[in-house]
Amino acid sequence: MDTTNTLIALSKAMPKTELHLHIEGTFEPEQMFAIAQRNQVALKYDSVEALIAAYQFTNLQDFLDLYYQGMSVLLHEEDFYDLTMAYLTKVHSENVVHVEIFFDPQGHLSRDVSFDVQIKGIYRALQDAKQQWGMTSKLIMSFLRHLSEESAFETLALAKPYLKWIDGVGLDSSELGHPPEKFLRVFQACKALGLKVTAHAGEEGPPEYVWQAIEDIGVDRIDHGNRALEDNNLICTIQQRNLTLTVCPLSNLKLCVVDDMKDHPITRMLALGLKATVNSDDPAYFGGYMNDNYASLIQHTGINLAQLYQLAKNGITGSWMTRAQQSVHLNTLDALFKQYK
Ligand SMILES: Nc1ncnc2[nH]cnc12
Ligand SMILES: [Zn+2]
Repeated sequence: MDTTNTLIALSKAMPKTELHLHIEGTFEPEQMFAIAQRNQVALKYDSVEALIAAYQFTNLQDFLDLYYQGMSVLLHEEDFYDLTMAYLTKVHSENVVHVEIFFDPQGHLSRDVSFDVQIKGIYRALQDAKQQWGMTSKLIMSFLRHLSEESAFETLALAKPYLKWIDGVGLDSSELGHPPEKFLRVFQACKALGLKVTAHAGEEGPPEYVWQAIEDIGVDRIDHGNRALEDNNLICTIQQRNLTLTVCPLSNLKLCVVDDMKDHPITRMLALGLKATVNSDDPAYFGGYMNDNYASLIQHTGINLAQLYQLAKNGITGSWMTRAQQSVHLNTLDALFKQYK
């Protein structure tokens, strides 16, 4: 086997975590049509093929427009369960051992789908995955940044009865024009409740937004962070605080954040000692789950064995698992890589 194939085989076999995943972005067209039919909801496209043909994005907003349309067929607890279970089943088959999942409550509340319906379906699937496969998880409630801070506060109020099921909060949707500082007070309130905090920053937005996420919001990690590389002081700050970056290679390619996978900045992030991880973001829309993201990096950026190990290790240590849980997976990872040294 040549090196590329060996590394791809290893990336498939190694225990992986997924730290940046929008559950609504795992909605495969076939399942979307099936649930649409079950719920008697009309979709804008008349076939799976026509829908897939529309997955041509030039930027984040192009994608978000389709993403919100797609999720509009989710109405009942069973729909959220089925969506989540399909994703967990898929990544379990890829040796993903731990997931930290975003959901976008406001994307459903706007259609009168209650917070209870959403979270009960998602949480039950997470529990079933734990019971069936020992897969562990964290649930992250994400605020839509194109909406107001007041709307985020209303969402937080709805989440209060379920705080024992929610591990952290995030910030997603249209980045440009919606800086993290817009949500300063709501994130403070979330922290006071003991929630972890993360935010999408530097996907399309400037380094200034990453600064705000770190300095003003005090995030525990950064989702994407690509554009942080434009600012040397910011790079130093991320290094010094050992902040994890949840990088999403295929997403970056599909949304034109990078022009070519061979130029993906993840190798530079690693060279700078930044704690980069590999994640799939919205795999049903971007052409691949965890293994595809690793395979694409291996094929196009030429990452080597040591870099592959570092990425997998970062995924474990950058997660919100306990140290004890992390060390179980680190031991498995080490044992696997030892065979290749
Ligand atoms: N990549 C992404 N960036 C911002 N918001 C999102 N919501 C779902 N995927 C997203
Ligand atoms: Zn994302």
